Amino acid sequence: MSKLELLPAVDVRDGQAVRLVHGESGSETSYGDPRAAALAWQQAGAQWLHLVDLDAAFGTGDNRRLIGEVARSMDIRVELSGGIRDDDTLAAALATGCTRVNLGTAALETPEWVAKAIAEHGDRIAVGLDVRGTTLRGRGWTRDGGDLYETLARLDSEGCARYVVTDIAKDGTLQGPNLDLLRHVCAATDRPVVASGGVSSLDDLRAIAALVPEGVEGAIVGKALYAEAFTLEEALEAVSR
Ligand SMILES: O=C(O)c1ccccc1N[C@@H]1O[C@H](COP(=O)(O)O)[C@@H](O)[C@H]1O
Repeated sequence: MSKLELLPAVDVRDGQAVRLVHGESGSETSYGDPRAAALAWQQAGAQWLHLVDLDAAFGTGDNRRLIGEVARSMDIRVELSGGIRDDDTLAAALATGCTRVNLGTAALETPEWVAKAIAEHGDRIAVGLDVRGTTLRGRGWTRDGGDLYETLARLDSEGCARYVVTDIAKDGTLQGPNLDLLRHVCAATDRPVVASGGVSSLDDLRAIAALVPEGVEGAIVGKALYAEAFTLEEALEAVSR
């Protein structure tokens, strides 16, 4: 059985590494220089970095130069998210050398463009399914964007390689992941799923790791690491068997 991949998160707003609660603009806690945060996770043994341009996701500007600098400086795999919605932003994101990009809003608002991106770039494209209940949310999680399972079926049929599933109600809350949601999404698709939102403890990570046979491939960890609920070394050890 393969082990769970861990993706420590660096979300960037106004040049700073931040964590939000429920993804709400204005709920930021700042954790300083994103370059230092990313390097710290790499030095602690991360194999992946989940790097998000929150300003681009919210439409309040962007941190593209800084995000590109961080992505290029990493020796580990990078998953890039936030504001990747057209040919130019996709080309710029892929040019950073990141392993893959997550498309969120675009999958809800411009499905033809996303199908073309999937056809052209294969598994360098993942789709972020950010949900409240079973309703997808886009544009910084401020707008409804359709039904989770209908969208999943459409993306599956277009060849989408993987999904990053975030329960917005859990994100940034340290209340534990939505394991039922992950199980239901895994049952609805044969593509790998990366879990996001709510991780608060090593037991949460072990519970997500128990879903690897059902199709969960990885888990994004944000607030718990920044709040020092556990160290990344402890998390990697907890999911290593
Ligand atoms: O990660 C967050 O906390 C977050 C909060 C609010 C909006 C987006 C967030 N993150 C990720 O951004 C992309 C979506 O960006 P876009 O819709 O494609 O512009 C997605 O991966 C979200 O999980």
